[in-house]
Amino acid sequence: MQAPVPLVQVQALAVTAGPRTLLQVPALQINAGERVAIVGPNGAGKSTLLRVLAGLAGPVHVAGQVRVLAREIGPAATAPLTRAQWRTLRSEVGLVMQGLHLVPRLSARENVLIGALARLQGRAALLSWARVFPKALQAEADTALAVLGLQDLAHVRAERLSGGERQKVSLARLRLQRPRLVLADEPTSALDPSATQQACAALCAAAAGPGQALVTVVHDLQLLPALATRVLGLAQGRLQWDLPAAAVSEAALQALYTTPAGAAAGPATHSPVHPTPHTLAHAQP
Ligand SMILES: Nc1ncnc2c1ncn2[C@@H]1O[C@H](COP(=O)(O)OP(=O)(O)OP(=O)(O)O)[C@@H](O)[C@H]1O
Repeated sequence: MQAPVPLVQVQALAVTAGPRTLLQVPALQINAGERVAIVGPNGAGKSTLLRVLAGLAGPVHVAGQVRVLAREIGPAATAPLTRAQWRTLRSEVGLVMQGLHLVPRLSARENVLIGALARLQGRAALLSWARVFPKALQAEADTALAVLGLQDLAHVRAERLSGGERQKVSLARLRLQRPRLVLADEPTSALDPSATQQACAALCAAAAGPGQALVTVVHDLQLLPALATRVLGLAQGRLQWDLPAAAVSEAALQALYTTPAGAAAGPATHSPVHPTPHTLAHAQP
C-alpha cells in the first residue's frame, strides 16, 4: 500500500478574536484521495477552519502550525511566503468560498478561464493578459459552463449574475484550474435541488484525480453520502469527532447539533452505522 500523501497538516491550531477562542484543533491531517466534509451547528467554526486552510483567516489571531500542500502558511513559518509562492499555492488550491472570489467585471466565461492562468506558458500566458485564451481552453470553459447549465450566461458579467449562478461559475472554474486541493464553503447554499446534484458531481470530479482532495463545509446533511468519504464534526470551535462517512451515526449528528456551549472536544464514541440519506435527513437540525 502506498504511503498517504498529506495535503493538509494542522498542529496545535488556535484561532482567537480578542478574549474569545473561535477554534482549537490539536491535530488534523487530510491526505490525497480524501473527500472530507466539515459539519456542525452555526458558529461552530467550520468556515473559520476553511479560511485558515485557505490562508484567508481575516481579522483574527492564528497560532499553531498550518501546512497546506507541504508549505507552512501559519505563524509557525520560519519566513512568510513570498508573493510568487502564494501565487503558486493559490493556483493549486481551488476555492469555492462564500465571498465567491469572482472578478465582478469579467464575464462568467472569463471567470472560468482565469482558473487556467497558472497553466499557461509563453505566448499563451502573454495573450491571456488581453483576455485571449487558446481555443482548447475556450472549449473546456464552454463545457464546464454547460455542465452546470450556464451556457446561455457565458458572456454575462459576474456582477450581474444571481448568487446561485455565481456559485456555479466558481464550481465551473475548478474544472479549468485542476487544483490539488479544493476548499468549498457551503458550495450549494444558493442552488436549487437539481443544480445541487450537478454541483456535487462537479465538486467530486474536480477532486477525483490522484493526488487531489476535497474539503467541504456542508449544512445539508443529505449531501454527505455524495460529497464525503470522511466527516469532521465541529461544535463550539472543537473537533467533536472525525469519522469515515459510512460510520457517521444519526446519534453522532444529533449530539453534535445539540452540543452545549463550552463542551470539550473528545474522541469519537458513537457506534458506527451506515447512514442513508433518509437517516441523515432526520438528523438535520
Ligand atoms: N473576525 C471575527 N471576529 C470575531 N469573531 C469571529 C470572527 N470571525 C468569526 N467569528 C466568530 O467565530 C465563530 C465561528 O464562526 P464561523 O463562521 O467559523 O462559524 P460556522 O461554523 O461556519 O457557522 P455557520 O454555520 O453559521 O456559517 C462565530 O461565533 C463567529 O461569530
